Amino acid sequence: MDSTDGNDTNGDTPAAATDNGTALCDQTAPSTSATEAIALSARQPDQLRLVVSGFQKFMNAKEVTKILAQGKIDYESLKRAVSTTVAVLRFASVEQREKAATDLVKICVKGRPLRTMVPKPEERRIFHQQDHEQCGSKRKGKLNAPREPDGKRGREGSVEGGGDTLMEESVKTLADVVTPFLSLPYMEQLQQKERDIAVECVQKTFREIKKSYADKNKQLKRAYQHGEGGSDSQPRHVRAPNWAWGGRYAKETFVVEPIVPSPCLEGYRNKCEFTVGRDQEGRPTVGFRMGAFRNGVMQVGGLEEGCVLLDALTQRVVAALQAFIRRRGALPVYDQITHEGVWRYVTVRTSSRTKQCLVCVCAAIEKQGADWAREQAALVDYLTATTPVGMEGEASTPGEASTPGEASTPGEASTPGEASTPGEAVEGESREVNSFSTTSGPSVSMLHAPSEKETSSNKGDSVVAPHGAWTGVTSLFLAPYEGLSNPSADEPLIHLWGSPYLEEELLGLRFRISPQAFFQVNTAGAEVLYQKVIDESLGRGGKKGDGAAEAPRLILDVCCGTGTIGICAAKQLEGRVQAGREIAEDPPGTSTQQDNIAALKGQQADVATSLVLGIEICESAVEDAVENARQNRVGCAAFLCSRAEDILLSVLREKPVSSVSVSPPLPASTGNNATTPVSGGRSGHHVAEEKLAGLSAEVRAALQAVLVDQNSASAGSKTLVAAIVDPPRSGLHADCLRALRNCRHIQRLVYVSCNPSKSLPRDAVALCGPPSQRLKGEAFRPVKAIPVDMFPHTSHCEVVMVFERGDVEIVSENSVQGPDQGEVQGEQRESVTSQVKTET
Ligand SMILES: C[S@@+](CC[C@H](N)C(=O)[O-])C[C@H]1O[C@@H](n2cnc3c(N)ncnc32)[C@H](O)[C@@H]1O
Repeated sequence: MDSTDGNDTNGDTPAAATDNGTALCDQTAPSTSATEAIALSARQPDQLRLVVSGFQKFMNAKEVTKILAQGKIDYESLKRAVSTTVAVLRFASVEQREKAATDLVKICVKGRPLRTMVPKPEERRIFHQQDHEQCGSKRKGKLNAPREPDGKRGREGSVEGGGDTLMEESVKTLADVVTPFLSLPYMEQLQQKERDIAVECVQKTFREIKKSYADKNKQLKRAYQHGEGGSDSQPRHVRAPNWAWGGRYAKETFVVEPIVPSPCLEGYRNKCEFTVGRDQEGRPTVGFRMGAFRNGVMQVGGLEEGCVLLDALTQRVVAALQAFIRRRGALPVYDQITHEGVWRYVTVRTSSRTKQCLVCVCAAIEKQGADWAREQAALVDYLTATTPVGMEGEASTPGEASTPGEASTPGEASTPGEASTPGEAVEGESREVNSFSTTSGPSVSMLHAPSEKETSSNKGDSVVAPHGAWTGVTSLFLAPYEGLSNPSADEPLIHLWGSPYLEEELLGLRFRISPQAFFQVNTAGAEVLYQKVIDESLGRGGKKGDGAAEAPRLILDVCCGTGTIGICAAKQLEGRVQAGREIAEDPPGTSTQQDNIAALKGQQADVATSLVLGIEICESAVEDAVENARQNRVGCAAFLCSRAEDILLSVLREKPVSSVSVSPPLPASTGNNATTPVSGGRSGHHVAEEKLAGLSAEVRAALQAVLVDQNSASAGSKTLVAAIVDPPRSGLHADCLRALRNCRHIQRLVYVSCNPSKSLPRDAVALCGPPSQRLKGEAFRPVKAIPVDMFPHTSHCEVVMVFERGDVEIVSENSVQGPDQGEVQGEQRESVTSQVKTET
């Protein structure tokens, strides 16, 4: 749904509504005009096509074309599904197709005859079972099951996808696709997740760390055998720390807390991406793809039977949009095979506390000209009218050509106010809408216009678009997109109507969220998650994580999104330290801020506070974060827009930022996320320096106070820096990990992972494994894991893992013993950082 995985993307921002990968490339331009082609495809979507399998996966369209030419196959156009054995041919007539079908099976590729299949209209699949199996569903761990929403687009995560066999896919329902755990009682879901986390995350993390020491020793031994041991009489050896051996040592130093349940089990998703396609009957539909496009599944399942994860507002908007694209004269939906048509995806974001709703429609509009202008105006009128608007017309099925230009605006079709729901205007639609229900609550009733009370409760005190649209929409965006593959998260958006962002409340604070900015998809769950993260990072998490009860001077929020975690942490810290003081009454940016800066410089002992420094790649999220800190009166917060890996080393080095010389501003083209090297010959390092130099003097002074001035006095005892990292599904970049490990002021690191079975164990190795040329800092050790269930009814689970600095010991090879075999002799231990010389 999101993404996250994101992404990940988003991450985080994995486009949920998208299809996971299989691209089709056009080899021959269709001879018909675009409009004719759309009409043709709508009339006879599958009658003129043939799916041909048996090519080799690496063959590109050119090579396939050559084989077809040698076999004298006549066809109109060819699409090649990348990395599969399949190509889809389109023919001018059924006769031409039939002749080709006879001839194609006579062609052999690598000794095997090609196979053909007419795609079934009701399934609209493009692959054979065998081809699908060749694609291979790599369903290894349950935590990696590809089907569920994960909150990170990547990375943010997709509700769709799937990698099961076609046989399995054919019996899937929407609930199977979206909520595979739904049939389990919630307690059992939690137990299952706990078991999965214990094995696939915790045990794996320890195993990988231990293995990294073994690998390092093999490397050292090899180097010694190649004469690189200098005067050493035997190979050097890095001993894995005791805790990494598992058993009682690990038990004593590491704790897995019981899984934290989601406070909300239904309707919890505040963001969802929907595919616009055709359902089993060929009707334009807004919903979820019923399997992976790469597996040939084209069918989109509508929400008529409800979706337990979605709130009523989201379902109402989806129903309204579906009615809109099904109206007579609507522009056609996008076809992923022909790459023709208009409507592609819809993202709906809602805020559970403020009841706002941001909609972003993705459409291929380039070829539509004036037709799109009319359609867009109609869409805005329809979604934002204050009274319910009915839709005239029946669904445009594939057999029914929908002529662009014929579209009458919703207002023309039925005067606003005359029809009370989209369904009432038309019998067919009425059936659709009236059967629209959800197990989570409101069904038909949610299609009413918002009541007086609802409308007024939506009126926030800050700048918000006019509430009161009958659909509940408060912001509307368009993402024009013509590309063949999935749009990336940072495609430009056009603001069509309403507020330019959404607002949500979290832990008593209010946050604005731009359409492209990440926000946790389960708001109530995010509060629980954040509180855990904050408690751990501020050293008040209790058992096995209480080594640093002192408040940090710098809260580093890496991958901070709209600044939520850092701002909440700073606010709570202020509350704790300045107890009784009415911070909210302070005029913004005045005394509190000055006090904070003074405190950070150590000039004012009784007002201790922390500098929040957030780093985030998404520009609009950073703008949100700055505004969120201001609105919530967090006195000392700064946010840098950059890839964390490009800037973290510069941020954490122990050298005054102010000493950096600033060169002229970047050319516009390099943007904020410039990588190394950038145009003009400046390195990524210089870009990072410039960004740092762009911080306010106060913030730079505060950074210096923490990282530079305090060096000699504080080392060791004080927790100067609390590092919180919340990366997309892909995890942290190696340079990020290096900067974190090598910064000695970071005594505690709180890692929030939405991919606990993959990227977390991998990143833990860099944080906790043996030192190297790049990773010179003392190794961390994992002290605690807290699974937090943010995604009920799916297999996904978030994990907070806490790391603290720990000792690594070196002994000579002969004296190595496992922790259960007795203690290693003290005199043979040495500090790794001082002793390991033989590095690669
Ligand atoms: C899982 S989200 C967490 C956001 C935030 N902590 C929150 O809870 O709302 C990951 C964030 O990392 C950002 N991101 C992805 N890659 C990044 C990178 N290389 N450097 C900095 N930020 C990145 C994404 O834009 C996204 O906002």
